[in-house]
Amino acid sequence: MRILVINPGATSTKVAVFEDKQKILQEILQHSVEELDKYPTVMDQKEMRASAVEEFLRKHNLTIDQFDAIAARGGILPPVESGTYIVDETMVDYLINKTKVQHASNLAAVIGYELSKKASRTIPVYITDPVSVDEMIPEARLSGIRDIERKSLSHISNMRAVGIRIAEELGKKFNELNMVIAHLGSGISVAPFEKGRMIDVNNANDEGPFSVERTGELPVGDVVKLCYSGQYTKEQMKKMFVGKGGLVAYLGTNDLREAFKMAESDPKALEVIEAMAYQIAQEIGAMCVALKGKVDAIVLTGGMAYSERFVDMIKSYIFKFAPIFVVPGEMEMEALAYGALRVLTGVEEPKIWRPQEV
Ligand SMILES: Nc1ncnc2c1ncn2[C@@H]1O[C@H](COP(=O)(O)OP(=O)(O)O)[C@@H](O)[C@H]1O
Ligand SMILES: CCCC(=O)OP(=O)(O)O
Repeated sequence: MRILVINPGATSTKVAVFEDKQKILQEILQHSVEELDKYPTVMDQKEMRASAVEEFLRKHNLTIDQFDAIAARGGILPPVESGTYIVDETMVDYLINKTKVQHASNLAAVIGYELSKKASRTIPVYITDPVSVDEMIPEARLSGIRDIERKSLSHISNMRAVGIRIAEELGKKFNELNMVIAHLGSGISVAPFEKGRMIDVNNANDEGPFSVERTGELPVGDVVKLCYSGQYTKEQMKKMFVGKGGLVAYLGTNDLREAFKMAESDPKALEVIEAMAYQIAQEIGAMCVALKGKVDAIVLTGGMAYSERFVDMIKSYIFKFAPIFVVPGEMEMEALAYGALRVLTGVEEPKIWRPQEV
């Protein structure tokens, strides 16, 4: 079985080709800030990113007819249960016209679906574990005011894939263990998995620790003051939280490696990195509490987990809580391909997504 995987992120589109479980090709198609700035909304980037994917296929002498399926990163649908979903007109219409949150992941299913329509035969398109998977327990949902309910928006597909891998290493099934998994990428998700179910998670756009480009949680009173100061538009405020927050705000870079270089001559830069590690460790501690302290493993994954020095900073706070495993980078492309493969091989029934009001 040959599967095309499409995974749009904030500044790049990752594309891969799988032959069954084997990844035979992967490229990160970078989109410059200048290029992205031309588009008022994320969905406006659709044609540009789709062309980049088609160019990737041409470059490797591939045509869409040569694929058995397209696997796309799932976008911001209303809260859904985990699993693999068929991409159809209803889902595509929701992602283009109705989704409440703009995010690059919304492009994946849309680009995949439009690409599949160019084939001379039916090529199914699937998403697996979209970012809006919601398995939170009731007590995790309350924010403290009626008008705001906490949202489950996370790096679920990588976290689950990594959790399954660590469980295998431990000779167990994922749903036999309790784990706290922290995805440490441009955005940060920290989630407690109770016997495979993600019972809570910080919204990677709005909550939790600050990251290389996001503020995470902020003192709410001061945020209100800034909003009403007349100094910033709504768009500028949003950019301040996601894109220009965290390391970018303090050090002007979203690259942890660059930040460590700065720290060689600037103690303030080291302080910022240490503060990020401290906040991540605090979030991990909070999620150990969600599991009532019964934690079989803590797993650190994502791009920042490549840095041993940064991982050691986090470990210094949490080493007493549970055994710690590190899986640098991400297994998201695998998670998406394997989800499609499970459906193609009949191991799993695909789900059909419908908005609740229909
Ligand atoms: N080898 C490395 N050492 C230290 N930091 C790294 C390394 N590789 C990536 N990173 C950092 O990881 C962060 C991005 O993580 P990543 O998981 O690639 O994010 P995303 O895919 O969400 O953009 C960046 O700050 C980057 O500097
Ligand atoms: C919206 C939650 C998932 C997320 O933050 O993904 P990115 O880091 O790819 O923006």
